[in-house]
Amino acid sequence: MKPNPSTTDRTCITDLTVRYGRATALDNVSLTLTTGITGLLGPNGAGKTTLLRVLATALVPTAGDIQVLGRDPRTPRERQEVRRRMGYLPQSPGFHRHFTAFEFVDYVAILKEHTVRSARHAEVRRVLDAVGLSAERSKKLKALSGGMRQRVALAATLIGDPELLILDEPTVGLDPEQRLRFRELIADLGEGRTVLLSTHQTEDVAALCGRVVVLGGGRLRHDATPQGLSELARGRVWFSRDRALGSVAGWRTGTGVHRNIGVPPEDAELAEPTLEDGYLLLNATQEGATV
Ligand SMILES: Nc1ncnc2c1ncn2[C@@H]1O[C@H](COP(=O)(O)OP(=O)(O)OP(=O)(O)O)[C@@H](O)[C@H]1O
Repeated sequence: MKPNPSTTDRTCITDLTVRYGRATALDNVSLTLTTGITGLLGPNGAGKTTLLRVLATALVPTAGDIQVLGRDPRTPRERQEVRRRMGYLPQSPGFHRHFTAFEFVDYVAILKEHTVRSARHAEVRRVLDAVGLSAERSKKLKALSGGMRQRVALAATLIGDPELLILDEPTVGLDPEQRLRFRELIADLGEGRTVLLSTHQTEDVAALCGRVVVLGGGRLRHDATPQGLSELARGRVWFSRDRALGSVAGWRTGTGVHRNIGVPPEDAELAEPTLEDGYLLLNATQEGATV
């Protein structure tokens, strides 16, 4: 277990704006990351990857302040230090299919400037073991399943035992069993470390995160505990035989009844809200619906 980062090692952004030409991907976002796992939710195009790339020092913001692990990534020396102390798992890690798992992770370790061969190889073995892939280390990436490849990518992210982990949709495309396995891994990694986990899976957030941040249209829409997000929908979720008037989001369940989110009628059969309900309600509100 790692010690809590001191306030001088904190990771925060203040009034951060990122524009791609005329498009504003992040609009005046301020956020301080805390120890533990923070889930980052938001619809497609909300700005999640952009935020992660800024924190991972892969993208320079248009405006605003940024500190990562207490350093300013805009200066080359501090940026280099940040990169050594942080692990970033991008959405598409860009595998070299003919590499073995060991060769791929070793290659990343070389890029991270682990120059002493024997120590580097020991570190590669350590991280492959941490993700449960010791037995597969000599297999070529093209021969591994998608879930295993994702674990190889996570292993590469863990080189150097980073204090800050930035994970962009790590469970996408995994089957339920692999997702559970990945969740366990991430839960372990979140012990005493700062993890920012971008995802579309509200179940992953409910299962893993102590905090959830929601982006929408490049703005910060919500920052609370998962329970806090669920509570947004308290008294706003109900069942009905058909899709109800006043419903801004909802679906027909397997039993044939409709689960509605929005403004319930007075005699509605209210349901216990979930994190997904709170999130859907928040998104519907953002889109201009009245709830
Ligand atoms: N390189 C780029 N050039 C131009 N526009 C971009 C670029 N990258 C992102 N954008 C735009 O910025 C906005 C935010 O994109 P971003 O990828 O950060 O969102 P996201 O929340 O990660 O979406 P998703 O869930 O689909 O991955 C979108 O409108 C997107 O089209």
